[in-house]
Amino acid sequence: MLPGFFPQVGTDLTDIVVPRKITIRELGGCMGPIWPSYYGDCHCLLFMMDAANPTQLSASCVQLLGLLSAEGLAEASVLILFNKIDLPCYMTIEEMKSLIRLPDIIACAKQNITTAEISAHKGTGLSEVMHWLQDTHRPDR
Ligand SMILES: Nc1nc2c(ncn2[C@@H]2O[C@H](COP(=O)(O)OP(=O)(O)OP(=O)(O)O)[C@@H](O)[C@H]2O)c(=O)[nH]1
Repeated sequence: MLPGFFPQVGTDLTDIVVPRKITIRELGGCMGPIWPSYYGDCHCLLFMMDAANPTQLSASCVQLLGLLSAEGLAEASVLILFNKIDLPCYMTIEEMKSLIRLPDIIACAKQNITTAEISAHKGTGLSEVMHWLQDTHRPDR
């Protein structure tokens, strides 16, 4: 969703106005070990999964379960984004959701979890994400 399409190796901060100002911090998957340092400031969590690469599914699922069970994120609202839907894939998103038992994960999680299918490349689903942020982001809770 951020400008430029390079692998994420650092952390980027981006402000958006929807209409309230929201600061989005992007953390790459390889930075998993230091994600907990940022839980304190996190009101909403957007978790990006690669819908074009099912070989990453199990690793992403383990990371997602770690986030959902973290004490510091118990109050966060969560949006799981299946990204790269513009690319062909040998599995459907429904199959991927079923493979990681996403309905059970959502049912058991403390957090309120929503899912969306997007393409950061084409902008598909962007308005849905913006609406979710606008409706969900409550910095004053
Ligand atoms: N076709 C397509 N390519 C995308 C899309 N989003 C990202 N990419 C491309 O995927 C490549 C790697 O991006 P990501 O998969 O986000 O990789 P990354 O940022 O290293 O992943 P993390 O570090 O885990 O966040 C880049 O070349 C992007 O251009 C998309 O929606 N569609």
